[in-house]
Amino acid sequence: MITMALAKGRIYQETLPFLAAAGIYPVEDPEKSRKLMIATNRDDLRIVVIRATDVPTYVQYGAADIGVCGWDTLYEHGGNGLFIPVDLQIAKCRMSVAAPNGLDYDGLVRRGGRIRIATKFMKWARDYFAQQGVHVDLIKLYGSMELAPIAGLADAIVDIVATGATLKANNMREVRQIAPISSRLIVNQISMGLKRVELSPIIENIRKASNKND
Ligand SMILES: Nc1ncnc2c1ncn2[C@@H]1O[C@H](COP(=O)(O)OP(=O)(O)OP(=O)(O)O)[C@@H](O)[C@H]1O
Ligand SMILES: O=P(O)(O)OC[C@H]1O[C@H](OP(=O)(O)OP(=O)(O)O)[C@H](O)[C@@H]1O
Repeated sequence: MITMALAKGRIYQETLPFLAAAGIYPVEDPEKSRKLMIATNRDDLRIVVIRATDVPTYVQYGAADIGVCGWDTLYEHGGNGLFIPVDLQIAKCRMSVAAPNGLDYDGLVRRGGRIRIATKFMKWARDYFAQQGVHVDLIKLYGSMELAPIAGLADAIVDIVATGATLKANNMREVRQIAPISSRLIVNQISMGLKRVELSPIIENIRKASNKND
């Protein structure tokens, strides 16, 4: 049996064409069903539907053999025990530093004082500011990062930006782009050895479908 970990929402819909390319069709729509484990047209392949941030954890520990998750989530997780064979080029966005329109972010950086950053991406923020030599105090949040500067909790945020609409609606702007983000196919390294015969064709068909989109 092969178990695939997928998250509801953005990534799920964009992943379906890649599953179809590998001959995999879920029998139910997880957006409509309350079921957390979904069968597919293949007796030997099932899908577990979990939070986006839990996908790398399920695959790392082998509770799922294969999964799809954003590079933002994957980098934050650390990638232990994971093989990352394909960039699907879906759910594209970027990791950025954003600040209120009224804040002189460049001046703040130049003066070398400590900057208060709110984020749910602690590793991204820690690594980025360390590499830039910028002193920061990080404040961990679990959502609505854009509220933190408005409410006076932080000077700036590290978060995902796609269209920029959320920043604009909250009188903020992108002041630095940290990295482009897209979703990746991830595979448990031990499964890759033990279930190579079953997993290889799935990975190769998904890889071919992603090359066609280039
Ligand atoms: N606005 C966006 N536009 C495009 N892709 C995005 C956007 N926001 C997030 N993503 C990508 O889609 C992935 C899943 O996002 P989604 O909103 O479904 O989950 P999440 O809310 O970040 O995770 P969780 O539900 O575990 O908190 C993210 O990891 C990221 O790679
Ligand atoms: O640039 P935009 O197109 O406006 O997209 C950016 C927004 O998308 C993400 O939030 P999401 O909608 O996933 O909400 P969540 O973080 O609460 O899950 C992110 O945290 C931003 O708030």
